[in-house]
Amino acid sequence: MNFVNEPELDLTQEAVQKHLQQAFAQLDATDTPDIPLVIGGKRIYTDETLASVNPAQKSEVVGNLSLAQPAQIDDALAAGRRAFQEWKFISVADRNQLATKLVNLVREHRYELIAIIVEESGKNVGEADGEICELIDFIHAYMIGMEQLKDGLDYLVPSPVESREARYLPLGVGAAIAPWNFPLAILGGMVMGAVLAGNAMIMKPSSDTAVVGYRLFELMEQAGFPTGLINFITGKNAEMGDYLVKHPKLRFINFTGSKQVGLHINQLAATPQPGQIWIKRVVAEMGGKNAIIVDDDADLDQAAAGIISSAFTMQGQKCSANSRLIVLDSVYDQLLAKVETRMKALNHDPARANGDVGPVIAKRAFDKITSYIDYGKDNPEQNTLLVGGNYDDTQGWFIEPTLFEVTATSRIFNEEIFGPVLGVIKVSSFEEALQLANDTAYGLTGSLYSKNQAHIKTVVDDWYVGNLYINRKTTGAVVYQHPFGGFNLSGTDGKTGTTNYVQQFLELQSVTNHHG
Ligand SMILES: NC(=O)c1ccc[n+]([C@@H]2O[C@H](COP(=O)([O-])OP(=O)(O)OC[C@H]3O[C@@H](n4cnc5c(N)ncnc54)[C@H](O)[C@@H]3O)[C@@H](O)[C@H]2O)c1
Ligand SMILES: N[C@@H](CCC=O)C(=O)O
Repeated sequence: MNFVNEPELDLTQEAVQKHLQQAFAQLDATDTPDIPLVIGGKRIYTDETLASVNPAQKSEVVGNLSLAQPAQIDDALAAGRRAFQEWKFISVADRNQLATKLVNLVREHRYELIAIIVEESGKNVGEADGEICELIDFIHAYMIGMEQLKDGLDYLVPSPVESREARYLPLGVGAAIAPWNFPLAILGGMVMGAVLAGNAMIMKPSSDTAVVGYRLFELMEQAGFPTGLINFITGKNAEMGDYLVKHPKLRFINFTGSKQVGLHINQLAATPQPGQIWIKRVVAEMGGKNAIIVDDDADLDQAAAGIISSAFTMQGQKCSANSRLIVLDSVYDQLLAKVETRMKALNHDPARANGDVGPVIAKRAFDKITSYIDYGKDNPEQNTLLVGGNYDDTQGWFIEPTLFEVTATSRIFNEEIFGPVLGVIKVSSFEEALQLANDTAYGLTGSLYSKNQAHIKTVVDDWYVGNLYINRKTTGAVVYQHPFGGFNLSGTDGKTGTTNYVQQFLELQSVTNHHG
């Protein structure tokens, strides 16, 4: 199979706009759905529910989610185990055939999925469409990955007296615990990477975006993945999440989310529970505190455009977002003038009109992000407000794109805020810039704007991040172009969209048959 990136929609086309309008109108006309748990193919609606709301219009409920209890986690793992006993023997070709059906269903339901993503996550139409492409690309990449891995190792030394084989086996039943910010692509990629490798999965979306997660689950069912192979679960983190993570029958966890939750899960998973006969494998892709360095010979217009896109697209709610800007003093004023002009030009159209500035995901995020803005305003010795700083949660959770000039000790410069707040710092040498960029426990993305070949070589050699970019924004990795994943406390570097990614959900068995 050859890999080709899924093309994005041309949003300027009248026909595309019409399809989008129809999809939004249809969504508006639909009753608020009750979202069940799906365990072994059985739909379970719980009495107690949790509302998923539209962050741009917080009074609007997008769906009511069911809340799993421990007994239902037990059942989901048992259903997964049963399905796994058969699925592990299904050929890669047959698994990939179902994946192809899923890809076609995602294409068929593209506009509907975009509308739900926009409504539930607050991202704009272009970003939502990007998720459709990324999900399809992930699925194709993992299909290819399994084609490459299915015959095992091909470099064992042959022997006249033994036949030797080293082959990949799936692990068992895993859980995909996904973040809200790529509710289709990341959730779907996390589930499909493991399922195509031959595992069964508990599919746990974020409660903020479980309606689109459920729609994707329905498409997986429709594609024909066997009953019980993928079980759909929503619930409260503390009650249900910890129980799931600690469960002795859970073989592995595929987590994407914050550092705090990822480390908590890693810690819980590390202790074997009574009846557990394996070391739980944890794949954890976590947060970032990503820097852009602007050198003294950089193309400043190119840099300003890249900074705005990296820091403020999706309200800065990408793990890859630029939140630390490090600028050489000789171009500092000039660059800042360009950044400020572009920030002020960002339009606040409602999300449906594909505007630049939308809401942040939830009250929890609004409170956290605005607490950093307040901290910045209240601590002038470390922070000077340059642009923005206003916020309003009357209708939805809206925060103005905000720029602070900061010192290296400012919390704005050091902690993941995960919102539209950028800290900028002036430095007097390139060496100081790189030293500051590396001075973090994270290691996800980084970007240098420069024409200086020696400086470019230095960052390639010495900037310790999973995704290093030169003269390009820090966000928007594309499958098969920019394998994505972080170093240090940004994660276990399970580069998404690669064969390496799939391999994390496999173990290698050596089989030797001595016939001499
Ligand atoms: N590195 C990456 O590829 C990547 C991609 C997207 C997002 N992120 C990071 O994710 C974060 C934003 O997403 P978020 O707010 O959804 O993250 P989060 O950590 O709050 O939640 C992630 C998932 O973990 C679940 N969870 C929370 N507590 C749990 C527990 N005790 N047990 C089991 N599950 C639990 C949540 O319900 C959710 O499904 C940011 O830090 C961002 O940088 C990283
Ligand atoms: N892979 C995405 C980020 C995913 C996390 O939020 C990017 O490259 O911007």
